[in-house]
Amino acid sequence: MSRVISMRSVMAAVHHNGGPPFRPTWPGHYRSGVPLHDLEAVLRSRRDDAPAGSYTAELLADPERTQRKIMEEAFEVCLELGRTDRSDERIAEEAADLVYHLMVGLVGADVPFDHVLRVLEERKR
Ligand SMILES: N=c1c2ncn([C@@H]3O[C@H](COP(=O)(O)OP(=O)(O)OP(=O)(O)O)[C@@H](O)[C@H]3O)c2ncn1[C@@H]1O[C@H](COP(=O)(O)O)[C@@H](O)[C@H]1O
Repeated sequence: MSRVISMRSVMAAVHHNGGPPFRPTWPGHYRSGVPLHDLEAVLRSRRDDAPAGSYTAELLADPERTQRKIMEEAFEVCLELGRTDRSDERIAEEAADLVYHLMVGLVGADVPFDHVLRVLEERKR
């Protein structure tokens, strides 16, 4: 079986309705076509190269600032979730900020995103 996952199979998994859930079955299965892995690769390169003007590199140079940003963004997501006039758009924007800052925190601690996915996988029931 090919170890390369096609875009079609990713889309089929994303849009799947009913039937068995999408279950990756081999290490690295998550890699292909998954935007968070692409983001992780960019963040790791910002960590390694520390180019001038990179917000990520600034955060990675200051772990406490990264931790504060994760908490701040989590708080902002909760504020949006708790509004009576909830907006999908605002929730998605705040959630994206949270995910980005969490990914920066993971890269700073050198915890691969695959490790997080493995923990979630093990919790499936
Ligand atoms: N996904 C993101 C992303 N999401 C949010 N942000 C930044 O996160 C910040 C959000 O925090 P705030 O709204 O609180 O803004 P702020 O007041 O400027 O932040 P602080 O001064 O409080 O830290 C903004 O500066 C956004 O630009 C991001 N910055 C970068 N990325 C990704 O990271 C990659 C590398 O970015 P650089 O490191 O900047 O090259 C980019 O290509 C993107 O893919």
